[in-house]
Amino acid sequence: MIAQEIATGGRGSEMSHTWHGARHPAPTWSEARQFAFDCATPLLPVCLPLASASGRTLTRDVAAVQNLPHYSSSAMDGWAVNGSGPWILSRQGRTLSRDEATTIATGGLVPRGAQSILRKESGQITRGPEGNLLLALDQHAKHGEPRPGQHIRHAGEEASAGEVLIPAGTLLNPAHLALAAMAGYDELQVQAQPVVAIVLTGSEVLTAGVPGPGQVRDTFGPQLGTVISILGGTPGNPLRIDDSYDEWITALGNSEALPGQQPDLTITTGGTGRSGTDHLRAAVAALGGRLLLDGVAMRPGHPAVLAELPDGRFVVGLPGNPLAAMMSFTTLVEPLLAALGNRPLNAVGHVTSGADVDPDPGRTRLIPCKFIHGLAFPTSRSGPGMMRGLAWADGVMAVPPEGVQSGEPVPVLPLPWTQSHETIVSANNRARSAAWHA
Ligand SMILES: Nc1nc2c(c(=O)[nH]1)N[C@H]1C(S)=C(S)[C@@H](COP(=O)(O)OP(=O)(O)OC[C@H]3O[C@@H](n4cnc5c(N)ncnc54)[C@H](O)[C@@H]3O)O[C@H]1N2
Ligand code: MOO
Repeated sequence: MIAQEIATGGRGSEMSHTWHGARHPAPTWSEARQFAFDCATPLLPVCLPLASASGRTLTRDVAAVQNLPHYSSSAMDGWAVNGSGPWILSRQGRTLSRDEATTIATGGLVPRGAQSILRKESGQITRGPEGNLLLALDQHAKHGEPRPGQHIRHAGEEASAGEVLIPAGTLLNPAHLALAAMAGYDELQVQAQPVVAIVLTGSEVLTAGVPGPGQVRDTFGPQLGTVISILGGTPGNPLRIDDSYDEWITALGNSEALPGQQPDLTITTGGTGRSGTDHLRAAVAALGGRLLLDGVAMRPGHPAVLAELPDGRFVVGLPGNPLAAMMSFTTLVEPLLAALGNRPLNAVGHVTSGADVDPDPGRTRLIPCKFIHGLAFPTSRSGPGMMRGLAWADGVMAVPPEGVQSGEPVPVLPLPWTQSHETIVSANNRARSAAWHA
């Protein structure tokens, strides 16, 4: 399955442009999202065996190659009969003449000449005067049984040859796969999923136990892979490195995210700053790559980086601070995964703010928020290095530089793992109608 994805997948070879907006060098938050989305072209479709295709988007119609069902069959255990009985039992496989019957099981091929199926419980076998076997209606037979065509599943009654059973663009569920199997398909052409390598940096980062002073527990390993999967990507196993330049070069240059699978995107965490231990930009340059975007006018997450390596692979450098990293992920990784996976950019909704948020000239504030009675409230404990606010949030408020007053609409993005899309839309409608009635 994996080999097939590699064999037929890939992405276009166009080079991405670097950020040269009016506000060079730092784009606004919404410019950065759009830029990350526009950088990437969709990956080419891949063929997958049916068992691996659930949850994927079909890219080529599945049409019936023959009638469905392709032969007329019995819907009951009993006898295929010609005429209204009694019948002489004949051998299976022969054409039935008038007043002949032959035994048949559910799903069995209806013989030529058969007009209907008599259920087992509606017939009775007797021996005729010449010792031959006769079938007659039983006393339990229903009135009028067997009616012409009764209990026959006719060829083509589910679909005719050539009919589209599953159109391209369908998000495949398990029943779609069963339908494709029924129609004789072994594999389906689906949109490829971006493969994402994860490089976690920091000598002070622990993966188990309670951290001591100067140490931190890794907050990215437990969440990034899952979030990438929710957003339609295939996460690689996280690679953990210290803050050494050589390890950065080796890790970023690694062209395998999973055995035999090249990444379309590598996400790094930490090392976006300007200290002697921050090597992201230098490593990208040493590998012949280019920075497409270096910093975003937002908070937290302003040092986030988007780059491209010579093999066409994207690199997103997330800042080390836990919340800053996830807000940068929302800003740059989510749009990139959408573009590579041939999905639209997640729309920003508007929800009425339940609180005043002060201005912060020149940058958008990304604040995890909760929805209460259709209003968005910033969560507390949402500092750049914190996780409590995000853990209980329904979405993220993108507060513009001029701030927002309670009662005003504020842009809000759903979180990948919350089902808040509808809340945002309906709250959005409420906000709009409130505005109209103001
Ligand atoms: N002089 C300046 N210092 C800093 C600036 C600045 O503009 N000037 N910006 C600050 C901001 S804002 C951010 S964000 C960070 C960016 O830091 P880095 O991307 O270089 O990341 P590190 O320095 O490696 O780590 C920062 C912080 O995050 C913790 N960390 C790292 N990895 C993990 C992990 N896997 N799990 C949990 N926590 C992690 C690390 O221990 C640090 O505390 O720079 C500011 N400084
Ligand atoms: O902006 Mo940093 O990105 O606050 O933590």
